[in-house]
Amino acid sequence: MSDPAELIGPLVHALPEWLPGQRWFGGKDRPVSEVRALSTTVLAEEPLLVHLIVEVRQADRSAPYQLLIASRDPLPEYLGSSWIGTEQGRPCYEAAGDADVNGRLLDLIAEGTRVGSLEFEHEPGAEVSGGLRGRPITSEQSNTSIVYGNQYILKLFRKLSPGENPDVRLHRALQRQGSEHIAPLLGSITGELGGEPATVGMLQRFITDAVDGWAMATTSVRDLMADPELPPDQVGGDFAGESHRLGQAVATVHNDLRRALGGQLADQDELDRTVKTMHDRLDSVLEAVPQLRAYAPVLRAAFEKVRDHDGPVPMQFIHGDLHLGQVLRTVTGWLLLDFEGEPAAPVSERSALRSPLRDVAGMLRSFDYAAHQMLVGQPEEPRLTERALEWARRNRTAFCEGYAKSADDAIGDPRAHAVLLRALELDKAVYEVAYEHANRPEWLGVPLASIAQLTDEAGSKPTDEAG
Ligand SMILES: Nc1ncnc2c1ncn2[C@@H]1O[C@H](COP(=O)(O)OP(=O)(O)O)[C@@H](O)[C@H]1O
Ligand SMILES: O=P(O)(O)O[C@H]1O[C@H](CO)[C@@H](O[C@H]2O[C@H](CO)[C@@H](O)[C@H](O)[C@H]2O)[C@H](O)[C@H]1O
Repeated sequence: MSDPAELIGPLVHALPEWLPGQRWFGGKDRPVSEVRALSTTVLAEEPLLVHLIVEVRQADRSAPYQLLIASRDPLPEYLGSSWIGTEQGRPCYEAAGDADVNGRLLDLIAEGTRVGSLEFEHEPGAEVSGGLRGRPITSEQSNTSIVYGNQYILKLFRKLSPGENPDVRLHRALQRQGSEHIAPLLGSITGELGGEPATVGMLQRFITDAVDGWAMATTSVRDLMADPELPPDQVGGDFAGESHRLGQAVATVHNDLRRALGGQLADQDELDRTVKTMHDRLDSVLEAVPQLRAYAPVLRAAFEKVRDHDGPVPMQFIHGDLHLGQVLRTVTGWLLLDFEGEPAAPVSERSALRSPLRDVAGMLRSFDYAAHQMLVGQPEEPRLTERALEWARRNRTAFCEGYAKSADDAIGDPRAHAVLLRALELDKAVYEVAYEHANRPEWLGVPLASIAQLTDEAGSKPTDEAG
């Protein structure tokens, strides 16, 4: 067997070059200056499997990341893209995608055991059996999820933060409330960061035969656009009934989170802080995306109005990054996934009490996205554009009606908070401009088109802030 210490030391030096090529690596905007190992835990000896937490330094910031390293000779061809370096004549690679070794993580959770500083646990009463090989899900994500025998899904959080991850925390709370709108939480893996426990993995029941909301919604928009003469409620793929049920599911999750973890009303300081955060985000996005400048004054005016919000604003734990790609339609109803919040937001923000209207705004933005992205790359055709926008309006309304039907009195109908909801939607669209600029530049026009439309609805003419 190779000596793990001799192997990991030199391998860590190869990471500054390797990390930026990984989809889940959140720091692709600047070079990695240094990587150092924070903890090394041997999980298996032959083939060698090592759990590694590293600190990644980049210019003015540093963040801990989690890796699973294995060493095998020869390295099977399908794992070639995971190769990091060859040490002591043996290829070393990121092993989350290796079905021959990743079953070890599930086995350890099933056993409920500690290895070094890693605690593998199953939730009280949860039945977890090991002995399964894992396949990573192929979609492009901020973390790495491994599916075991269509029974379990294990998410390995890549960028780590001290403490309990909000995804685990909120799933636990919802499970205690008997929520029907989450995939059951079955276990977790906890490591250590700076002497504090830190969640590194979360195990859930894998839901088979489910379709994500984005796939369903975009199919429905396509159907409506393909049949321009029929009224929307007569088009085969009409989604409004689903949007209504989805609104009900989101409101029920908010009710449950408030019951489980409490909430409070925002005071004036809190509203002022919210407005400041919106301006700060806009400032930083304006630097990167000059096309946004023309809308800055109208955006700022919409943010400022939040200070004068009339009536109480309830605050509580929320999902934080809700969109159609984060919801699954199962045979029985809608499930919400991934309660981690926006991947780029600091943990302090992701773990704070916030208005549930943020989630509503996120979902409303997503209906808009589904409609607008269908127009990307299409020839300008007013009839098609109107049809896509009609789809968005219809489904946004259905979602709000569903939400209002199931929300308890603390929030009620989201449309009753029009000023705050609009500001939150615009703030989310500004976030999306930054997200698309950094990740999918060909989609930048989608949130920009929404900002143009939302600011136009206010009857204000865009003018360049800079002149
Ligand atoms: N319990 C589950 N059952 C079935 N599929 C799931 C489940 N949890 C997640 N997924 C799938 O995995 C994808 C990634 O999960 P997510 O929690 O959003 O990860 P990330 O934090 O990396 O964005 C989801 O979009 C969904 O398609
Ligand atoms: O799913 P993540 O938590 O990684 O969220 C990030 O990526 C999303 C894209 O995958 C991005 O969502 C944006 O695009 C979606 C369509 O692909 C759309 O449904 C959302 O409304 C839109 O915001 C999300 O913003 C980002 O945080």
